Amino acid sequence: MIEVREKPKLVERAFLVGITSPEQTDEHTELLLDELASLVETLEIGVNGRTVIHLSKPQPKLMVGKGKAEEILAEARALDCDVIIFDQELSPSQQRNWERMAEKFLVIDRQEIILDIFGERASTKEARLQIELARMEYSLPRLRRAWTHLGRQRGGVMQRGEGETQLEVDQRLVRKRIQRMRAQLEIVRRQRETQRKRRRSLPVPTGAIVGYTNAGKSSLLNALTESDVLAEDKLFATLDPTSRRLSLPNGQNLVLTDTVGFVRNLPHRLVEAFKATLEEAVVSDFLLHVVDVRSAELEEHKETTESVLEELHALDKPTVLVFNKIDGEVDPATISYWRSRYPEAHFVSARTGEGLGALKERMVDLVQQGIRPMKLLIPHDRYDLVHFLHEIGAVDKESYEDEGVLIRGNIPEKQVARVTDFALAGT
Ligand SMILES: Nc1nc2c(ncn2[C@@H]2O[C@H](COP(=O)(O)OP(=O)(O)OP(=O)(O)O)[C@@H](O)[C@H]2O)c(=O)[nH]1
Ligand SMILES: [Mg+2]
Repeated sequence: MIEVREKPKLVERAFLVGITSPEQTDEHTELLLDELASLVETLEIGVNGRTVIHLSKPQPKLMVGKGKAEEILAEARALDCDVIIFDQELSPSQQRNWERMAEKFLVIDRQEIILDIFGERASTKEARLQIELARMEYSLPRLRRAWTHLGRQRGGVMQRGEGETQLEVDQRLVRKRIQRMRAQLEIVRRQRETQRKRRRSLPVPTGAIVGYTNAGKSSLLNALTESDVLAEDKLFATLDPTSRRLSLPNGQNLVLTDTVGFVRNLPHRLVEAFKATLEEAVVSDFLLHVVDVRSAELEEHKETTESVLEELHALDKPTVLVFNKIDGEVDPATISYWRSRYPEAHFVSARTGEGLGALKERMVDLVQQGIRPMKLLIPHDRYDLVHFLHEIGAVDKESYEDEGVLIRGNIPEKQVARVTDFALAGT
């Protein structure tokens, strides 16, 4: 086991540092800092102060010049902070230099915040393993300490001990542990693969709701299916996929899955963890890509989401762009701007239900793509198939004959193979 030399230290008050390079505007950096602040607050760490530094070139030692670094430190001290968080990624040596200089302060970056949130939210075994592995790999070159759990209230991760604290770690032990976790992960992955194969034969068509964090994915799932998946004004409220059944207006059933939100500058090692939790999106028949119409950075959020989807090879699916949160004080000009830019998109409010009817109709079309009209005679000893056809909403008409059940209906292309033996000529 890894030796823990210091008690875990919790942090409560943060000082944020954003860096503006010559090709960026201050406004943009401020927006990034707003997002960092939301991420930090998600961990229930308060933000006491923030600053934007203009930098023509990152400095190797401390990212910023020595004089600037001292100013930052003085300001953070004056504001009674106990952690300094850079929006930019700090190299392990920059981080060490900072912590040497700042003594009592913890100095970290956005990556560490995101890893921490993920660690807290993951609930499946695989997601937990993935994230722990990502943390270990992150800590390894950072020698001085392994994981510091940041959140103040949720002791869960910390109490499990095993070095998830601020400490000096024996690198060799960490490496061993990483190896062990990789092996464990491989086992879990194989199990999931088996489960997925089983699920693939699931008769019901599936759709996945994807999008930037806080766009309203869980709210949309709730509104569409009248369920109560956790929706919160927090980033990454959802980390593991949740599925709900939805009946479409034409009577057909569908399984809709909510997924983890995306965020920009996602640490690359977390894209791996995403792959596990996003499997549902990858195997679904279509995607609903949700964006928050009120976001000042809608286009950027959309691109971030698309680039992660691309990495997951899930970009080529039928996708409906859904602008959410059109209720309330949103400027009509904004909406008409997006309408003309994305004429195919849907405009909805998960809160008021506006636009959801049309969205469901669109899903009917999506599901109907590749649906074939058929006439079948199912023998009486195959009521399982009759049941199945009802289940997927494929039955238009049925009658009981001596030889079996006569069914007229529309069968999704990918299910046709299951019933072709019973197809009657002339259909
Ligand atoms: N006004 C308004 N607010 C909404 C609407 N839909 C969602 N929200 C709010 O937006 C916030 C985020 O909603 P969620 O459904 O948790 O968003 P999410 O995309 O699932 O977020 P993550 O799981 O964190 O990625 C919550 O505070 C919701 O109440 C809407 O149609 N209108
Ligand atoms: Mg959610």
